Amino acid sequence: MTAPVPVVDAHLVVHHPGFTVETRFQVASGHVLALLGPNGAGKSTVLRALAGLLPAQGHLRVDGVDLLSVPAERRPVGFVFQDFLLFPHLTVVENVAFGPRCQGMPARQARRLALDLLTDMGVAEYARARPRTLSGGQQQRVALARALATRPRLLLLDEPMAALDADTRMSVRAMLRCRLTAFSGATVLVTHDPLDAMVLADRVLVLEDGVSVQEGTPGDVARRPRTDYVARLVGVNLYRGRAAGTRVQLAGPHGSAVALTVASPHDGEVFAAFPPHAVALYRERPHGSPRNTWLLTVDGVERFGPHVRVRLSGAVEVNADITAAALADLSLRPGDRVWAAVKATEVECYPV
Ligand SMILES: Nc1ncnc2c1ncn2[C@@H]1O[C@H](COP(=O)(O)OP(=O)(O)OP(=O)(O)O)[C@@H](O)[C@H]1O
Repeated sequence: MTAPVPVVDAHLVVHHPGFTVETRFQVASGHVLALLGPNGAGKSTVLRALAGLLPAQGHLRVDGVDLLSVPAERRPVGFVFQDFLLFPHLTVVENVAFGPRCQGMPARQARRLALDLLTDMGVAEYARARPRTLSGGQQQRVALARALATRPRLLLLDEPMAALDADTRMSVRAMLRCRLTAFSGATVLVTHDPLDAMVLADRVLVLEDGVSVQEGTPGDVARRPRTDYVARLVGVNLYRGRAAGTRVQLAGPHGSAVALTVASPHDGEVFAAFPPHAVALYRERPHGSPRNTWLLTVDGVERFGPHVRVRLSGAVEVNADITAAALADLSLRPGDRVWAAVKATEVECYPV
């Protein structure tokens, strides 16, 4: 199978006073790239450079044509902003028809196109309403219809779910997934929310401090984080160490060394990661299949969804997710000593 032809091939360098953002990526036809990263990492800077709202160096090829010197209004780019930015004085259908009209489409045809798109998004019944009379989820659909109306090849979504409440977010996320799959151009999505990235994106690019620190499929990024930020975001215990066969020597706190057994042999500098639900806790030292056991101290216990997250420290720092029933059986309190065990087969090990 040949790789899909990229719609977008970008190498962008943007200088702010005292801060530079540099990133390279490709996005294939029909694919979504999520830009994930902490506050101030440079995500919006990349999005604004793609839209032509900020000058950038490097290249931005869309369907093979470099757009970096093309002004924003002539780029085949659609933008959905965080707070939608619909024109308040225009009706919903006029909002959507606005872009095609600016491109020279006759009024009747632009209106027809706008109504078709609003029908696609399931909001045609609000065509004659003003945007402010619509709910956040409905405005989001109108904003997406407006962005698609100019037939962009590159669609930019800036935190498209940030202004929505949790319930609306879920239905809009499902709608977006469906619409983006049908879109033949490329989509770049900025988000803080790993769930958005996991559900909506084909690939994830993590930006920290203006540089790309990791790129991969959502599954790969979630299973094999490469920085503490990504590990925290996806809720995984992450360590770095030196492997020799199935033994990985971790650098523990205060210069101590801790060994971790993994299932498949490696050599050299590696990351080792395992999810909190892979950690079992015992009052007595456990025995059995190849596993890693550490006697650790309970630092804290907090509710985490349907589970309880136990924060442990000692030779290693570990988060463990256990059931409320298991917590009651163990009767754990901060300061208690407890055995933590992780099977070797539960540890993902991968080169640095
Ligand atoms: N116009 C500007 N002039 C100077 N510095 C800027 C400008 N815009 C952004 N920056 C700086 O560039 C860095 C990246 O900002 P950017 O808004 O791209 O980050 P972000 O990842 O989108 O953050 P957030 O998630 O908080 O929106 C920040 O340190 C910011 O202060």
